[in-house]
Amino acid sequence: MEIIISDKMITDDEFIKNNSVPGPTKEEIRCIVLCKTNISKEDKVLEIGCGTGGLTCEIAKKTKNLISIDKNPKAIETTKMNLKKFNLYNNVKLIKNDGLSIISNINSLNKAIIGGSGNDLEEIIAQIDKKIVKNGKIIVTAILIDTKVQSINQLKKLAYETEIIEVNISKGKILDRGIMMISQNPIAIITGTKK
Ligand SMILES: C[S@@+](CC[C@H](N)C(=O)[O-])C[C@H]1O[C@@H](n2cnc3c(N)ncnc32)[C@H](O)[C@@H]1O
Repeated sequence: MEIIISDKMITDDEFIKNNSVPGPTKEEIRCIVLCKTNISKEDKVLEIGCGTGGLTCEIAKKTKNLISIDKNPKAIETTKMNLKKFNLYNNVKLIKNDGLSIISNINSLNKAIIGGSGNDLEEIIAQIDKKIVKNGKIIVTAILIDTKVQSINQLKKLAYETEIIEVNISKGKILDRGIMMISQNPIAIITGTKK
């Protein structure tokens, strides 16, 4: 059966998951990341830390020039399965490696999304900066306070125009006697635009 690529967000439940890989970035957060990243079909995009492929699949609907990396082989396997499920596999170059070791092989980039970086965040941002074109963007999704602070400081140091938002989503669970709002983990989205 042919799957038609549409602008409709993929729901969290639709992704194939693996217990050894963090789950997909939640639907509403993916939506905001896409909005902030503003990807066009000509954009060359790098994603570091593809995990389950939640963001990878959404970005792959917008551009065929996407390189997605993860150091966890299970993450690459899971992302590959999801890309195939949604008929997007041909739009992505998937690489199993540490983010930092890949950046020097890339020519130029319009957008980079960092969803995982371990202890290398500052260096990853510094290396990506060498490849990003003027008005290009570096987006970091962060749960740890430390990641938020490090991203902002590094982007400021590199003279990027920088924005941080924090999103707290609660989803309603419909019960027989009413609706219970269940909160998800807050997540920050840091956007740096190269001047
Ligand atoms: C929270 S998950 C990302 C989820 C993803 N955005 C999604 O929607 O499925 C973070 C991922 O970053 C990867 N990661 C962490 N540090 C990394 C690094 N230095 N290089 C490559 N991948 C890394 C982890 O293995 C993990 O799979």
